[in-house]
Amino acid sequence: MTGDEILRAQSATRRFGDFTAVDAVTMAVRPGEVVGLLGANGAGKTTLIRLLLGLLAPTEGAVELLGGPPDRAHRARMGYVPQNLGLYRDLTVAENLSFSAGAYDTAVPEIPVTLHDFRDTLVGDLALGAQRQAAFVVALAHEPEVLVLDEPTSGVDALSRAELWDTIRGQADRGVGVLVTTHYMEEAQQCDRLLLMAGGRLVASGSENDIIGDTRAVAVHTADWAHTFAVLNAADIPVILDGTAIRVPDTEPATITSALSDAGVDAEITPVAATIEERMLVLARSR
Ligand SMILES: Nc1ncnc2c1ncn2[C@@H]1O[C@H](COP(=O)(O)OP(=O)(O)OP(=O)(O)O)[C@@H](O)[C@H]1O
Repeated sequence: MTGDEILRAQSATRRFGDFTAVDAVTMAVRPGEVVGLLGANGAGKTTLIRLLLGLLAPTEGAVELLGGPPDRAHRARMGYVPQNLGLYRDLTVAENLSFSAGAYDTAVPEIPVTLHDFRDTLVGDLALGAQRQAAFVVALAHEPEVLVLDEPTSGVDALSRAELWDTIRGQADRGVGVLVTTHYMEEAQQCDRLLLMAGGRLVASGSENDIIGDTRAVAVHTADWAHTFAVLNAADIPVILDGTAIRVPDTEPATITSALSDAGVDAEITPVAATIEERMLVLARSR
């Protein structure tokens, strides 16, 4: 490990009773990089974040925030947007910003132009995109050195998503280290580096290509996509429906052809490179 890591987990494990939510995870984030944390629902992403931020104690292993224990003093130097945004829904946007500035003893941040019309609106009455934007303003107001974002763009429209990602990249460009969870693969592609969790473990890391490794997939072309999907699913083949396009990762083409011909389905199949989502499905099924 080098000395410039601002978030670090060393064999960090967190158990809840007999259940291991985070299992011996070693990872780090450095200044100026955007690290994407991927994994299916329940993979352990939020629990890992809570360990890194000192909101939960590891059962085993160690975590560090800005080179020290993730205590209150170190937490004051980071910005966190949790899944539930951490805003007071019964306060207005302006009141939330003032409250947070008071807590951090910093100047009240300017309200961005896109939120001007809502400065006196209760946060609970705002559309989700505006709520997320307000949560970003709060998280960035004290100029944090680390930014941790748990599904920051979930449920917002494409334009707001692009704007939030502009903000994330802008922060990294000024040297902030960012850890961001996402279920959107086009967002994963905007990260400098990816970490993939499954069943509490860190199962792959690196670039998109590193994560996909040598996993292959097959595209199944057929007019009768609904029936074809049902046939492959019933045969316990890992099938993915994307619109009306059918894809099958990590399965021999002969296995697919045989299942389809047994069911009398007329389809053409083409081997293709797998996507990250397909790799995630393969990993989740193998656990
Ligand atoms: N306080 C807790 N007590 C018991 N089990 C918990 C607790 N917190 C989390 N878990 C369990 O740990 C597992 C990992 O949860 P976690 O929220 O970290 O997953 P996640 O990858 O963030 O999922 P999502 O993408 O749905 O947010 C889940 O099975 C969850 O039910």
